[in-house]
Amino acid sequence: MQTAEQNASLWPSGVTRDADSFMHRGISAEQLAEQYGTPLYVMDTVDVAERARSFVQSAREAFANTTAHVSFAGKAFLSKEVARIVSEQGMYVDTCTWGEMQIALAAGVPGRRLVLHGNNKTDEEIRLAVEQGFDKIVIDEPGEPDRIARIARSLGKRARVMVRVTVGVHAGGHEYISTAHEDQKFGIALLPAGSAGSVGADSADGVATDASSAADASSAADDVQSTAFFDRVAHGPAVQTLHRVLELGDDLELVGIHSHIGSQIHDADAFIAAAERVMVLRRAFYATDGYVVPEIDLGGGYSVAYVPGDASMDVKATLERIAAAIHEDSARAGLPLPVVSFEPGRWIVAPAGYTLYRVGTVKRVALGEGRSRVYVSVDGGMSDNIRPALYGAEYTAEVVGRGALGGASDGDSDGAGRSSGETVQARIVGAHCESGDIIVHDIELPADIARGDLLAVPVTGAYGRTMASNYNQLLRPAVVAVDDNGSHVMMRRETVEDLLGLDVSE
Ligand SMILES: Cc1ncc(COP(=O)(O)O)c(C=O)c1O
Ligand SMILES: N[C@@H](CCCC[NH3+])C(=O)O
Repeated sequence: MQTAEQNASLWPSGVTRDADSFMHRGISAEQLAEQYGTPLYVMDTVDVAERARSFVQSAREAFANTTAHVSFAGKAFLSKEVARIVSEQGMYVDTCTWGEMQIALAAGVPGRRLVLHGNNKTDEEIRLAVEQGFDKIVIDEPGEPDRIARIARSLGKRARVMVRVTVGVHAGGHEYISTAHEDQKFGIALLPAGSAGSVGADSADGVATDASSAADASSAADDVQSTAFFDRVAHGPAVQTLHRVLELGDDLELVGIHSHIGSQIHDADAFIAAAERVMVLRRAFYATDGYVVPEIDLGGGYSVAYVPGDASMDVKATLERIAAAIHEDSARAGLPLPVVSFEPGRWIVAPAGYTLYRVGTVKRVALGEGRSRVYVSVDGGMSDNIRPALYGAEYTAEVVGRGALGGASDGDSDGAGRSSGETVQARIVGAHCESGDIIVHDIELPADIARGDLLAVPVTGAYGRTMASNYNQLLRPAVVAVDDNGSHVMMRRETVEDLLGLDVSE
């Protein structure tokens, strides 16, 4: 069942647009570009706070009979300012590397509100998490309980841990962001090797998916309630790892079971299927070890709309459905409700951000049979947004400023007759030495698009800056925050001095 908001807005709540203007809380796109330069990530921090508050509130309402925690997945976007904003709305922060831990700590988020993930954690990362009293360290492989216990013992502390389980629900916008099937690097299998029980759930958001239909998820969910499934779970690797954590109880406190099935998931059934499987594991572990796992964490993955007509996950409705499944299972088993936690990243920040680019070369390429395509080159590209190249992700763009730099284009357009209403079939490409450096594959743009025009690409608040690179030695763009007090630099633009500063050869 789809639980989605249709035609979600692609722009932050503070943006108002009409044919002639693009205003962001009283500042025009052209003003932002002139003041801070391009390419530029713009983040509406009021919107970030509103989205964080709304997710936390939905979780608290859906789980009114128990406790709900929501962690912000810092991999989506992390700066000290955003860490503080989401913390103020009651969120914890989920980190998975030394760098993410350092930023969250530097923001002043206390360890008791931090989570550490990672399929290949270093001893230093584990040590820092234990020293700082992280709320959870999420175990990702069967050898990790012993490693974490050893480090905790050496520090004279007890580490709070969760065990991450691959529940066999295959969901997510792309193979690379789907994480709960067995044949990938994350987590510990729910079921013994060779055991049937994987289901597919679709996301279909314009990025390719190899998953099967949502109907599979619900039919398999029935099977999940069978004694045979329960027995297989009771003999699976996940139960064994939970058991090992209990054996190391002097050094480890078993806080919970974790499941993250993937990212950019449109189909709420996938979350329900995953929650049901986690609850079977909780029951199976109680049956074998008599321990009531206090918390379950269902990860992130809530979808957003990237292009017009896309749906975005209706978080409130989905959390209510998950809550119903968890209540039902707990009641059936006669176990107390667990604390329930979530780790959204994209849903909190993606629609709050957009990228401004200045148009450079405009070139018409003949495709044969009288057809042509206009290649519109901008001053950024795959180094500030790798998602189209990596996942085939779709974006859209709008012209939000005209010709600040002046000058004629390199193509047919000479800057005359602007905004005539005519459009051309265009492709927005970056400045990299790479033909796959495409930001928007197919888009209609004004026929008079020209050098110096300003383009805005919406929904780049997540996995843009955090996945940015220096390919071709492009300088990573600044992130500018816009709120009701105006705008300010949240993360400065990289400089040539930064590049040369890293190159320490004589
Ligand atoms: C463990 C974990 N939690 C949370 C997230 C956040 O996912 P999303 O940004 O799709 O909400 C991810 C990324 O997929 C993840 O790997
Ligand atoms: N980076 C991915 C998703 C996050 C994967 C994290 N486990 C994206 O841009 O969609």
